[in-house]
Amino acid sequence: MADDSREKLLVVQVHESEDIHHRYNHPKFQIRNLTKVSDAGAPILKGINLDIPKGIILGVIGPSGSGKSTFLRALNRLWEPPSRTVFFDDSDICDLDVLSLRRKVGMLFQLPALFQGTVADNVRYGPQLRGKRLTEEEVCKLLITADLDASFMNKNATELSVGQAQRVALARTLANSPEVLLLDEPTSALDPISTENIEDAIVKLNKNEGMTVIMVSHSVKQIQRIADLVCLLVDGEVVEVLKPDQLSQADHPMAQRFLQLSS
Ligand SMILES: Nc1ncnc2c1ncn2[C@@H]1O[C@H](COP(=O)(O)OP(=O)(O)OP(=O)(O)O)[C@@H](O)[C@H]1O
Repeated sequence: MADDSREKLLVVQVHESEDIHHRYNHPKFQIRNLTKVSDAGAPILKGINLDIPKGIILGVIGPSGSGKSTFLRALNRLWEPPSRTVFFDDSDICDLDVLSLRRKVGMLFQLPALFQGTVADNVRYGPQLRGKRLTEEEVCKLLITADLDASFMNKNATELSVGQAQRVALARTLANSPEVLLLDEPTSALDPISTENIEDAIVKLNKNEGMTVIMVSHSVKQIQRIADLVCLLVDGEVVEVLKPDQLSQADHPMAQRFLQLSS
């Protein structure tokens, strides 16, 4: 199949995926021919085309170095994509105010970076930048949503375990009331219980608040546990978009190899 036809097919596949179509019919993100070349001239992203329906959990998997983080970072302009390649609610993200885009499209990284002060100070940070001070009750509510006990509020943020800190980082991101959550391997540094806590929080946010979640993960099993759709990135290209229970049917040769090695 010609590359062009394959890319078009992937977009159509998302639209035609029946459940997804019924539940979530408008794309939150439309990505059109998104390309990145390194300073040395090496292709990093090779013309990605993808629609991400509103309200889904999209898992992004693929071998190391395939461009997953680069792709994710383009969605809130941590890497500035070329204009007319990434559309958020039908607007070219390059035309949006970057700070308000990042409030709507929040991001959580592999390792949480909390600053000195209490947990509450960290959670209040985003709204405070806009002159709004969250009440104790609002901070408590965010901690509970991030699967943390409200008693954490006055703890020193630098004295938490990595798993607890990651949940505080999640609460801090949620304080901006994002519409989309970008997660770049958010549990890869966590033990199984902390991983489960974060997964539970993500699933609840998606189910209860309709939050769109785009999560890069190295764990195929994790994606199968929580994602509605899986996008498989190989060598800078989206080679498959599938439901998690169809992953074994991926027919791209690299996809098969990756799945065998990671199962
Ligand atoms: N700013 C940059 N300049 C040059 N090369 C880069 C830059 N950013 C990323 N790359 C390269 O682009 C490729 C994709 O990197 P990226 O981090 O997006 O992949 P990944 O799939 O997230 O990898 P991993 O799973 O190991 O985190 C890699 O070969 C990386 O070395």
